[in-house]
Amino acid sequence: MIKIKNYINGKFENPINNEWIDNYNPANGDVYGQIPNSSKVDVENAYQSAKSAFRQWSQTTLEERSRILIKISELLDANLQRFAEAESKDNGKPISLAKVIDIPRAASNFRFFGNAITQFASESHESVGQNAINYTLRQPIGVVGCISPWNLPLYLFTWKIAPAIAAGNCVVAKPSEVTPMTAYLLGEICNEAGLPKGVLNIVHGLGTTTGEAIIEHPDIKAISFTGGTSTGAHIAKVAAPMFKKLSLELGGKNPNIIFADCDYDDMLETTVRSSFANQGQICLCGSRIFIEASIYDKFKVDFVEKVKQLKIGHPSEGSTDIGALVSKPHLEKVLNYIDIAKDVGGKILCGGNRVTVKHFENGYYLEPTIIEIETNDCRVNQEEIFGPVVTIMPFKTEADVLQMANKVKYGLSATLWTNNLKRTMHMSNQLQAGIVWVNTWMLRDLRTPFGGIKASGIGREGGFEALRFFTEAKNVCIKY
Ligand SMILES: NC(=O)C1=CN([C@@H]2O[C@H](COP(=O)(O)OP(=O)(O)OC[C@H]3O[C@@H](n4cnc5c(N)ncnc54)[C@H](O)[C@@H]3O)[C@@H](O)[C@H]2O)C=CC1
Ligand SMILES: O=C(O)/C=C/C=C(\O)C(=O)O
Repeated sequence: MIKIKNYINGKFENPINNEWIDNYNPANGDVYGQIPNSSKVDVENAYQSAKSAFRQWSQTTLEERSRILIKISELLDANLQRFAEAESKDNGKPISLAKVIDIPRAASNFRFFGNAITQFASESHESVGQNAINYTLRQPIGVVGCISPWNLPLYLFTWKIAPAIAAGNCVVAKPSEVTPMTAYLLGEICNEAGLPKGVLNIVHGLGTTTGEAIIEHPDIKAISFTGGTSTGAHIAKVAAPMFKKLSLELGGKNPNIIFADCDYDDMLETTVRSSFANQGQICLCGSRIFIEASIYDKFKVDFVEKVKQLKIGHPSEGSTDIGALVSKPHLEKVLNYIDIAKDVGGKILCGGNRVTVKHFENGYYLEPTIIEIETNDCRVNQEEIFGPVVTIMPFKTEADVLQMANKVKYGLSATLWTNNLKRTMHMSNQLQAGIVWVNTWMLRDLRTPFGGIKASGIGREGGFEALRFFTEAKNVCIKY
């Protein structure tokens, strides 16, 4: 049984209270390891370690920081197979996905911010007629907290850590207790890459114990969080009286809007992915699909046929398209939404049932599920399900679909399928979302601002936005 340890001051440590949490393998339901349920004392130790490292790290040249970040990315690339296997086992996602998306993207996060920090510049303003010049410093904040979820474990963990340390901060980070393994392995890589001890500290544990100790810590001055909207609201409440900087990347209930004039085959193939990639457990998945009435019947038949071809199986098999959901409670939550859909007259067009995979009968497998539904206002179309479940509905006019797309508390992303330029421009302007994809989905350029509006969060990650978040602007005005 693997016993994961905290990574504090460059060393691997047991939790002071010796409390442990079971770690499950979603593919077979077995407990295969244990992780610390770290207490306030462990978080304090991690904080002290980060604080001690800050003076030197914040003064380390940008070239040196960049060199170390890029070394970490190279080591992740070199350990692709090992990390992909660990991610797949911990999360239930197909190994093929972990190998092509999760681990390469984690490596890219370090490479990207290792390069970006050498290009990050601040502004200067000449106060014409007043004989003064202003320049703006971008100084690291100090010790910052990074808290990440279970759906894209190393991908999202490093999406926060890389810009934080590139900008000269030291970090206390907590991965999800549901998927701690690759964060644990990252500690080894950081040591090997020569990251000075204390710059990154990783504490494991429950949100309500370890996470809470991070957000309540008075000297952890900024929190970057990705996870559920209600957790984000709680973090905002705790952090507000301490005036912490906050970046909250929360849930979504994203519309996928399909017009008859789209490139149909491309749309169909991408819609299968935007619905069910990672078992639908990506905050960007298009879970509400609106189809122009004239192609609705054709789409319905073609979409169901394609989705029925997806292979549900053990995550370690190369041919698996749909692996296991991340945990038993999550599987139960998603199944409950399928029942809620049936109760309001939703018609299950395919899927809807738990699947038994031979030899792995206790794994958390669920069929990809398409539900035809008549109203946008029901719970299944308003609440984040975060699993392999999508709804489909026809629409008649641009105005109708815009109204339905926006009538939801979330505002993370939207996907639009059309070849009409005017419509593209108009709808992109009107859609209430932080990210709009047109004729594509999840095409990521790490320089772009990433995040949502409304209940999908505050702040933006990515590119210089992330470096701005992890620094304080200080204006210096000199009169000459
Ligand atoms: N935005 C997104 O992409 C994500 C959305 N979700 C949504 O949230 C729902 C619940 O999933 P959970 O795993 O329970 O998400 P969560 O929001 O509870 O967990 C995310 C992270 O926050 C930590 N956390 C939880 N409570 C905390 C607290 N009081 N203080 C500090 N940190 C805390 C967790 O330990 C984990 O590391 C999902 O069903 C899904 O709908 C979940 C994961 C990612
Ligand atoms: O940065 C990305 O490419 C994707 C981010 C996805 C999430 O934040 C999520 O699914 O929670």
